[in-house]
Amino acid sequence: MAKPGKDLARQGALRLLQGVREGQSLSDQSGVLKRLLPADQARAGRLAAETLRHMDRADEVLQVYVNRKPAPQVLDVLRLATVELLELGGAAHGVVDAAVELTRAQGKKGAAAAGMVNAVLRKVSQHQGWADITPQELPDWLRDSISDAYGEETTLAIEAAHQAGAPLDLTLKAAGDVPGAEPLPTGSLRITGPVQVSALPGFAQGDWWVQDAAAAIPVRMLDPQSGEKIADLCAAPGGKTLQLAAAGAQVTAVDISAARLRRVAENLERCQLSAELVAADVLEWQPDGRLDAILLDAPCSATGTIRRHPDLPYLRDGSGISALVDLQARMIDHAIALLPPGGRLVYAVCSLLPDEGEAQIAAAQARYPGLTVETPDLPGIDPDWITPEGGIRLRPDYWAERGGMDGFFIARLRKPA
Ligand SMILES: C[S@@+](CC[C@H](N)C(=O)[O-])C[C@H]1O[C@@H](n2cnc3c(N)ncnc32)[C@H](O)[C@@H]1O
Repeated sequence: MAKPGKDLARQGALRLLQGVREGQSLSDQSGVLKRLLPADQARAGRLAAETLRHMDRADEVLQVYVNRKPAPQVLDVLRLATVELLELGGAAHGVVDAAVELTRAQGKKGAAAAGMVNAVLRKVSQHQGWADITPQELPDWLRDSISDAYGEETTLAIEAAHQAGAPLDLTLKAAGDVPGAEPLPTGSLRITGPVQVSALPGFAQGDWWVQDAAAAIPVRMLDPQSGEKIADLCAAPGGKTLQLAAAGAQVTAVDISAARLRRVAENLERCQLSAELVAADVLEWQPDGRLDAILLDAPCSATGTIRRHPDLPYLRDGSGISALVDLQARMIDHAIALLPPGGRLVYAVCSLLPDEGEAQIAAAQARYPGLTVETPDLPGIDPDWITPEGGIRLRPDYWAERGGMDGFFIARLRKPA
């Protein structure tokens, strides 16, 4: 295993940025960092994520000092170093020297560009006005839809929340606390600042799991009772499965990806909880017996998770959304068919797009007369978050002073008795 060191982390970050340029998500690239020590892996991931969060702002500064557009790998070095210097408070000497070395390491093109990188970054380190550059905009395909749905002012607030990144939220298996964590009004815990998750107290004992505060709300809305038979449809990696199992429900967790289900199994084992795991297409899955309730956390654009996944705007172009909307509607139909009369269904998507949320519920009610939406009465839910349909709309700009939350739409539906 490699020795710890800033440059191993920076090299890792550059490889991640290159991967994103080539169309791979940060989370799909964990193999790229596997030779690094955990602390360097974490730092590489943080550097790459911060660079993506501030990429347009870094480019705005760099275009003042760079005459000719550099090769993509050299531009990555310049962007990373600019974000380190101006956003992360890196010491000029160390950041510039490291960037020059990283440039030189890139073969002939790198060697030729090292002088330019040195000169440009020395100027960047003196740059004034970074704080005045507005947060980077969402790509047009997404910005237009978000602006239509929420207005320009909210869109700017969402962009600011994306730039701010996300703290670490935990869901507890049972009542308790984690030293250094702040309790949130909805029941989750929050830790601000960089942490190594596996080193936190209670990790090995499985006292909690990592789950954004917004992502913990769908199960709270389902209100699982001990002994109830509940299907968790689209379950992996299993944050909601763990919540259902911790409530004492008999859970069947269904996901199309056997690989992702292995993560559910690992999480269940660490937390000493159990659930039946089924690798299947939800649309073809049939339960063995009567279900009491269903949680459907449908595949979606994931546009509510950009705080945590700043690579998403660079990887998508909006072209798959109508297919997702169609799949979500078919999953809702199937879930309703599986429920007994009077059974409840919580539908959730980590999306900011009303077509995947509010509009799905309106359409389901039009298809199933008598299907009701039950408005939640849960601690910490601001009445402003409740939509005219009776669901909950969560946005990254909510709880801004606390560090935000992921964007979600959640609705609890009741099949007529
Ligand atoms: C939003 S994620 C679920 C997150 C999960 N509920 C949790 O809380 O950790 C969506 C999941 O849907 C799964 N999926 C996508 N299409 C599916 C299908 N047709 N049948 C079953 N699972 C599917 C994906 O593999 C992915 O794991």
